[in-house]
Amino acid sequence: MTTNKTVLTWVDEAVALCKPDHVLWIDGSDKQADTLRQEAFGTGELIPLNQDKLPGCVLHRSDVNDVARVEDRTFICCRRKEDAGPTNNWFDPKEAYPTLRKLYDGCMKGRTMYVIPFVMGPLGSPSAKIGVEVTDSIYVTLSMLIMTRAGQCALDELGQSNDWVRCLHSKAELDPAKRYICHFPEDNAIWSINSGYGGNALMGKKCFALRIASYQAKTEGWMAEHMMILGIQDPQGNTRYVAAAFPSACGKTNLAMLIPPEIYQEKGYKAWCVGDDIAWMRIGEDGRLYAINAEKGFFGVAPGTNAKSNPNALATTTRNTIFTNVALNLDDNTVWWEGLDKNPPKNALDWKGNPWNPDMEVKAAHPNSRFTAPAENCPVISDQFNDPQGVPIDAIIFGGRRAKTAPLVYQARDWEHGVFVGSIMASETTAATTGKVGVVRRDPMAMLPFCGYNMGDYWQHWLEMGKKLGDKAPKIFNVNWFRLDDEGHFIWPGFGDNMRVIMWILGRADGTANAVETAIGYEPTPDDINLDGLDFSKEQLAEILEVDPALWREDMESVEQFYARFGDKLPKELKAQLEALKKRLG
Ligand SMILES: Nc1nc2c(ncn2[C@@H]2O[C@H](COP(=O)(O)OP(=O)(O)OP(=O)(O)O)[C@@H](O)[C@H]2O)c(=O)[nH]1
Ligand SMILES: O=C([O-])CC(=O)C(=O)O
Ligand SMILES: [Mn+2]
Repeated sequence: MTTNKTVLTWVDEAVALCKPDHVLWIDGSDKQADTLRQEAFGTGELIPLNQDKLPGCVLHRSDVNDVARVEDRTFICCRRKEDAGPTNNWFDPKEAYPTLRKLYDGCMKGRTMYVIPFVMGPLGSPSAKIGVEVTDSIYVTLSMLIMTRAGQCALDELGQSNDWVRCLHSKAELDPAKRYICHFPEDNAIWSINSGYGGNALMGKKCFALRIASYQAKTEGWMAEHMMILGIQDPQGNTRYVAAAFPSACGKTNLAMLIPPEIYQEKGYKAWCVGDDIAWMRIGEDGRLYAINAEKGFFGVAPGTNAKSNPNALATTTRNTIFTNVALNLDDNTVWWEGLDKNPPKNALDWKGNPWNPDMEVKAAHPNSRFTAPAENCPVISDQFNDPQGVPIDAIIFGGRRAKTAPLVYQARDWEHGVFVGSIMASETTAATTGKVGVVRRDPMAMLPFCGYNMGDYWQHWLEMGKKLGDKAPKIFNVNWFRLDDEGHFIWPGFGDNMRVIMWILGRADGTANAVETAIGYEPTPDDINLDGLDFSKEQLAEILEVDPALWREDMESVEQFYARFGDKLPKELKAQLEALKKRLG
C-alpha cells in the first residue's frame, strides 16, 4: 500500500517486537471492514444487533476493569521533567522505552496486527496530520475507521513524508497493573498497552489529537483544543461559529448537536455541528482564527442520550455504530441505557453480559458507556465538515460542571483576561475517567488530562496566540449549565435552551448585546437573555447569574494554590489577573 520507507521500517520494528502471527494493512474498504466484523462476531469481540432496527450496528463489551481513561496510568515521556509540568505524570523516556519494550515483547503472539494509517482533519487540509496505529484489536480497528479518515487515503496523503505519529497499541493481557498510556511528544510517538478502551486505545483521539498535537501546536504556532464546534445560521443564511471547551462528560456533544428552541426555529435559525470533541485552530490569511474538527466520527456518552435531550445524537447512532458497554435488550436484540426512555427492557443483559431486569439495583449500562458513530449520520452535520480551511470562530466558550460559584454565563474583558478565565476553570469529575465522581478539581481549558507539555507554557502559548490575533481574536466566555438548587436539581433547563445563552454570546461578539460589568467580567442582566416560550422566570435567571463574592474568594484561594505549583512557568499576566480579580472581589 505504500513505499514510504519510514512507515515500512517502523511497522517492521513493531512486528519484530510484538511478534504477531499475521499482519493486515487496513485499506479503508467496506469489504475489509466487513470481513473483520464477521471475524469479531465469531470470537464474541463484537455482538451483532438487530439489522432491521439498527443496520450495521454492533455491541462491544470491554473488560470490566477497562471502562474509562486511566489518568494515573497516562504519562508524558519527555527528556526533562519540567517540560511535562506539574499536572502530568512524567516518565523518563530512558526508562519508559525499556520498561514498555518488555511488556510489548511477544504481546501479539497468536494474534493479528492491524496496521491503520489515518488522517486527523479533512483530507487536503493544511491543518491535517497523519498517524499510523498498529493494534491487535478488531474493535479498535473498526472504531478508528469510524473516528478517523483511515486506510489508503492516509498513505496517499502522506507520500514519502516522515511527518507522522507512530501509535503502538496492544491490548496485551488487559492487565490494569501493567497498563501504560505513554506519550513521547519529542519522538512523535505514543505507546499504549493493556487497555482496549476509548481514549486509552483509539489513539487518534485524546492521545494524538490533544496530547501530541498540543505539543506540535505550540511548536508550530497553532492550537489543539478539547473543543466542540457549533455553527448558528441566522434567517438571512449567515452562519457564525463558536468553539467550546468543557471537560469530559460536561456537555460538548450535546451542545454541538443542539436543536434550537421553537422561538428561534420559527424565525428561521438553524444550528449545525462541525465537531463535538476536538478542534484544531490556526490563524487564516485574513487574520481570523479557523477551526477544523480533527475527527470523522463521534465517541459519545450513551447514558442520558434520548429523543428529548439529544435527538440528533440518537439519530446518528441508528446505523453503522459501535456501542460499547450498553445493555442488550434480548427481546429484540437492540440496545438500552439509563435515560434512553422510560421503558427499560424486561429481559436484558447488562453491560457486563449478566442477566438484568428493571427491578435490579445495578445499572444496565456503564455510566461511561459510549457510541462510536460516523459524523455523516448526524442530521445536522455542517456542510463545512470536510472543508480543508475550517470555519472562522467568533467566540470561545469555557465551561464546567459547578453546583455553585460559576454563573450561567459571563464574558471575559479581553483575550488576556479570557486566558485567565480558562486557566481557573474547575469542574466536578465524571465517569469519563476512573476515580471518584463529583469532586471539584481545577481543569484549565478542559485540558488538564490532555495537555502534552507544561501547562504553564501552554498558557503562555495562549497569550501569544492572542497577541497574533489582535483585534481579530474571538471573544472569550465562560458558561455553567449545571447550577443546582437546594434540592440538588439543575436550575437551568439546558440542552437546546442553551442556544439562548449562545445567542447572547454571539450578540456580544458582534457588539449588539447588552451586558453589565461585574467583578468577574461582563454579565447579561436577566433581560438580556431571551426566555420567550420557556417556563423559566427572570428571578430564576437572576439566581443563576448571581456571583457570590465569598464563594469566589474561596475559589481564588484554591486558584492561588494551583498556580503556585507552576513556579516561574506561571505567566506573569495570569498572576496579575488573579491579583486584580481578588481586588475587585474585595
Ligand atoms: N443538566 C444538563 N445536563 C447536560 C447538558 N448537556 C449535557 N448534559 C449531560 O452531560 C452528560 C455528558 O454530556 P456530553 O454532551 O456527552 O458531554 P461531552 O463533553 O461530549 O463528554 P465527552 O465525550 O466525555 O468529552 C450527559 O449525561 C448529558 O445528558 C445540559 O445542558 N444540562
Ligand atoms: O477519551 C475517552 O475515552 C472518552 C472521551 O471522549 C473523554 O473521556 O473525554
Ligand atoms: Mn462527547
